[in-house]
Amino acid sequence: MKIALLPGDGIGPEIVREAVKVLDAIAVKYNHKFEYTTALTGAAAIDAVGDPYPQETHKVCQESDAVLFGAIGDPRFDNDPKAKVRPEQGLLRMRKQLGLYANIRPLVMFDSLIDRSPLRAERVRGADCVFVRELTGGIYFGRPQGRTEDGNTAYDSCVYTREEVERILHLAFSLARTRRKLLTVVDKANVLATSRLWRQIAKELEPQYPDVQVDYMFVDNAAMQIIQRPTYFDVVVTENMFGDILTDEASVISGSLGLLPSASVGAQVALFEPIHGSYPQAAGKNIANPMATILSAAMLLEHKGFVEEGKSIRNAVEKAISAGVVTEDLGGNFKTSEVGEYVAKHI
Ligand SMILES: NC(=O)c1ccc[n+]([C@@H]2O[C@H](COP(=O)([O-])OP(=O)(O)OC[C@H]3O[C@@H](n4cnc5c(N)ncnc54)[C@H](O)[C@@H]3O)[C@@H](O)[C@H]2O)c1
Ligand SMILES: CC(C)[C@H](C(=O)O)[C@@H](O)C(=O)O
Ligand SMILES: [Mg+2]
Repeated sequence: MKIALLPGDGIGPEIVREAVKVLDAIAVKYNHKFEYTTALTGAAAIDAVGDPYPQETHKVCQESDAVLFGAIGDPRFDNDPKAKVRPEQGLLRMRKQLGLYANIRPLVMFDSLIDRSPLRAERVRGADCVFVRELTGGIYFGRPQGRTEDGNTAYDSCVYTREEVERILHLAFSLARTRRKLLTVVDKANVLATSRLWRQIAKELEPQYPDVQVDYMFVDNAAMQIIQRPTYFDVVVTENMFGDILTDEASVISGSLGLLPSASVGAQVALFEPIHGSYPQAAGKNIANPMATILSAAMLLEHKGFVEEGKSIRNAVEKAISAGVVTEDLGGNFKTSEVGEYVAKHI
C-alpha cells in the first residue's frame, strides 16, 4: 500500500515519525508492504517553495492509497495579519482539492483515563460518540471574504449548497445506522440561514432513515450538553466551524487533545490526521503526545479493510495508557519517541 506522509510543521514531523514506527511494526507482524512518500505542506512548504500545498504534494496524495497528515501552523504567520500566504490555506486547499468533505472525529475513550478526566468519572464513563464535521464548505470557504480598502471592516461569508448538505447528512445518517441510531444535528437555525437549510434538508431526509432517531440541537446548547452528559450522544453531524470547535471541546472528555484522531473522506483518496494542531510550544522537544496520530494510522488501516491491524494498534495504545507510558498531557513523563516505541513494541 502506498502511503503519503505529510508531516507539516511544529510537532508534525515528531508525531508522524512515531506513527510510522507503529505502521512499520504492523507491516512486519502482518506481512504488509507500506511504501511511504513524504511531501511538503504548511509553513515548511512555504519556506521551501513558497506554497503551503504545492502541486507536487497534491500529485503525491492523488497517487497514494491513503494520506497520513501531521499538523500545520506556525506562529510567524499567526501573528502577522498582513501575511500574503498562510500554512492554513494549504490545509484548506488540500481538503478542497482532494474532495475531503467529511471529517469523522470519533471520541476515543480509555478506561484507565476515566478517573483522570477533568470531568467527573461517572459523567464520562460509557461515552461513545462520533462527530461528523462538514469539511469543505461553510464560512471557511465562502466568498466574499476580505477587508475593505480602508482596512477597518472585515467580512467572511458562510455559504452551503443543498448538494453539500445532503451528502454529509447521508453519510451521518448511514453511520448512525451502524451504531446506536441516534443522530444529533447541531446548528444555529435560530439565527443562520445556512443552518435553516441544514435543518430543512435533515428533516426531508428523515423518512429515508426511519430507524434513525433524529435530534436537533442549537450549537450553544450542544457545547454545554456535550460536557454535561457526553453519554447521550451517538453521531453528531454539524457544519465546518461548529465541528472544529466542538471536537476540541470534546477532547476534554477523552482526556487530551493529543488523543483524538480523524479520517477525512470524500471523492478520492482518504486522509487521516490528528484533530489537534502543530502545538508550536512543544516543537522539537519530544514531549507531544503521538497517540492521536498513531490512532489516525489505525483509522487509515481500518479504512483500507485491515481491521485486525487497526485493532492491534488500538490495543497497544491502550496498553501504553494503562501502563502509564504516556506524555505529560496525560500526566506522564515519557517522551514522544518513547511512547511511539512502546506502542510499536506491543503490536
Ligand atoms: N489540522 C491542523 O493542522 C491544525 C489544527 C489546529 C490548529 N492548527 C494550527 O496549529 C497552530 C497552533 O494552534 P493552537 O495552539 O491553537 O492549537 P494546537 O492544537 O496546536 O494546541 C492547543 C493546545 O493543545 C494541546 N495539544 C495539542 N496537541 C497536543 C499533543 N499532540 N500532545 C499534547 N498536547 C497537545 C497543547 O496544550 C496545546 O497548547 C496554529 O498555527 C493553528 O492554525 C493546525
Ligand atoms: C488549522 C485549521 C484551518 C483547522 C480547521 O479549522 O479545520 C484545524 O483547526 C483543524 O481542526 O484541522
Ligand atoms: Mg481544529
